[in-house]
Amino acid sequence: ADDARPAALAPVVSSSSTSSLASQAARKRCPEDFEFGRVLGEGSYSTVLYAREHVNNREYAVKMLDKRHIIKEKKTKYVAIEKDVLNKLAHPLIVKLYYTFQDLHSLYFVLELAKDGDMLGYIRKLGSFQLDAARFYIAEIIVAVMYLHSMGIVHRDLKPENILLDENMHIKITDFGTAKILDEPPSNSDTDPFAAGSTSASASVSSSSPSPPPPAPSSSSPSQDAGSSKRNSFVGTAEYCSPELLNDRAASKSSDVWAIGCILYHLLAGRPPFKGVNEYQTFQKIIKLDYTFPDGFPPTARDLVSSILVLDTANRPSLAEIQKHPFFDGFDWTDIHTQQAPDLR
Ligand SMILES: Nc1ncnc2c1ncn2[C@@H]1O[C@H](COP(=O)(O)OP(=O)(O)OP(=O)(O)O)[C@@H](O)[C@H]1O
Ligand SMILES: O=C(O)C[C@H](Cc1nc2cc(Cl)cc(Cl)c2[nH]1)c1ccc(Cl)cc1
Repeated sequence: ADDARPAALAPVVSSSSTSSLASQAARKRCPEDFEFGRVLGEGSYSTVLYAREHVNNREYAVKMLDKRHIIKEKKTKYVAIEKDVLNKLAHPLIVKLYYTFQDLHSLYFVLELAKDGDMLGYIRKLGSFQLDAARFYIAEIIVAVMYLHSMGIVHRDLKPENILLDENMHIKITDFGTAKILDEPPSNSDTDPFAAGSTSASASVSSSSPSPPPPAPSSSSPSQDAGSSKRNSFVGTAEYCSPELLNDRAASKSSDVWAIGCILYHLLAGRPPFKGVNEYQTFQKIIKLDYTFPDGFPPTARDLVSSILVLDTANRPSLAEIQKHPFFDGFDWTDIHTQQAPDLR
């Protein structure tokens, strides 16, 4: 063994145990296990690099975080949440986490690689999506988010930038650092078509004049539990943030439903429904439900978006109810991730 310990104390590891696949899979990785390539993107606290694992030539997206920066910005809780949440999830439409490890200066998330960029990139390139492409991608997002909710997770920051695309043009939802693990046991009430409206009625838009816009994600811990009026420090990206998150900040499944309504509007209109000249103006538009449909917006899509973008979460449809909306008439929901994705190019 090459470590400093005298041979007598060196760990006795039989050759069979180190070579078995099982121990290979479980073995803690380190940066030397990978050959790093180009920068795929940068986050506020991260750099994402293309990487290939030496032993099996597998490709990954490795998200690197600077330890000092994470500590200084008090983001350690978000890193822990991202790791905990991703480790619970296994779904073809959600980015997989393979390994986590660290070295002297950095933390590393070794993630499933999504080769075709993100949905915002395609909206910008195309201006807007054709109706059947919008329907397909909203359907994939609904299937992925129904899975998330069934695992007791609320994403809280669904937006086109967080919808990545793989080489077959299927989605991979990412960015779980601001997700919420709901306290109640994971329910499948949303998938049960006969369940009462599954969105929690807990959060309501307070009638009092709205408080100034909440700060961007800051240090303190994520929100306590769904429906609590306790103020938490997290708010998603302005444009897709639900009114309840802006008012009493109770994160619940219906906040993700709101974001899906905003994404559907964005795919068809080519811009988000609520967009002010600055973040505060955007928040004002959201809590006043101040949005209009452009001419030519498809009628069934308009009806669906209008039914989702309502201030009272209790009146928002569940994802299961959305699946039955006429907008999806004739849509085949089975194994959507194996179907041929629409060609956006
Ligand atoms: N699994 C992945 N496959 C391919 N590209 C990725 C993957 N994950 C992230 N990226 C790219 O890296 C960029 C940075 O992602 P990252 O999650 O680190 O930060 P972010 O969440 O986008 O930014 P912020 O931290 O400010 O919210 C993304 O915009 C995306 O383009
Ligand atoms: O190896 C593991 O899986 C556990 C560690 C735990 C951990 N070590 C840390 C050190 C620092 Cl400085 C900050 C955070 Cl958030 C830290 N989290 C870890 C390492 C990397 C990542 Cl991305 C997450 C957690």
